[in-house]
Amino acid sequence: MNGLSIEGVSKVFATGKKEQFVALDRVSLTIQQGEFFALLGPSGCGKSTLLHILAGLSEPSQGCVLWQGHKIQGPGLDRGVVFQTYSLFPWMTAEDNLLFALKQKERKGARRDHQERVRHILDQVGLSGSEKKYPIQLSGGQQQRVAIARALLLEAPLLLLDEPFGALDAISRAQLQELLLRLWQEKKPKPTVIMVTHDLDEAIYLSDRIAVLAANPGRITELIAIPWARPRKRNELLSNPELLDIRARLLSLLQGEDVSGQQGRVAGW
Ligand SMILES: Nc1ncnc2c1ncn2[C@@H]1O[C@H](COP(=O)(O)OP(=O)(O)OP(=O)(O)O)[C@@H](O)[C@H]1O
Repeated sequence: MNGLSIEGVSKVFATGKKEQFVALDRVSLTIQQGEFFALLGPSGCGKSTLLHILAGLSEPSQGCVLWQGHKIQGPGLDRGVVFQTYSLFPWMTAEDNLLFALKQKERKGARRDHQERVRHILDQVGLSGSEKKYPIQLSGGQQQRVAIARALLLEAPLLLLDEPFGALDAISRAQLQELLLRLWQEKKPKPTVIMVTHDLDEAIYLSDRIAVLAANPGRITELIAIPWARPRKRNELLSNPELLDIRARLLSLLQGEDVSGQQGRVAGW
């Protein structure tokens, strides 16, 4: 099968000598190649745990994940990741972090245009002029941009994004959403994107489908398709009655759980 198949994945953490915590409980999901998919849910419902499993950084306690028909058994360059911790090498400048990633990916037949590509993507994420800065000299939002630039630069067929725009102000957030959408749409074949977000409107604007998760134990409670054709227009969507229905539905699913930061939130537009 093309795409991603999550088959009965559970994740149990030992929390004491005898206690265990079920972070994910038999999650099953199929995501098509080229789909833009969002994971939405209250804090602690297992979104990051699931993403770490998809990245191959953590193993399921039960079940398995297939990507393009093969079981995920560890990290791989076919998956681009942006996690909440930006995971940049602190001893390398922004530019060198990206050059290093490119060299890892294109070890054979090293290409001379690496520097040009790195400068171009840094410019696209708004970091032109900061190429020579080390992570410690960059703000959280700027480090996040470097991590996003790295994931986009590697052009992986599967992008795993854990709140990739979380540390950004509203304007930068909208700009980077557009950049991500443009690169996703332009690429043939389109990469599969799985994005964790707390922002309802971001999920609706960007995604083909949204999975809503609940906590204790972490599980999928609903899958919602976003039926609008692309390219989408933010302003039209905001006033679209169908969107408001979907938004209300998402909100009601999230209510009753910890929905801190959700209600009335329109960030990301
Ligand atoms: N290594 C671990 N040991 C024990 N419990 C863990 C571990 N990692 C995560 N958990 C627990 O698993 C649950 C899910 O965590 P996870 O980080 O996946 O949630 P999340 O949905 O991504 O939350 P947030 O939106 O706040 O980032 C939480 O209750 C967390 O405390």
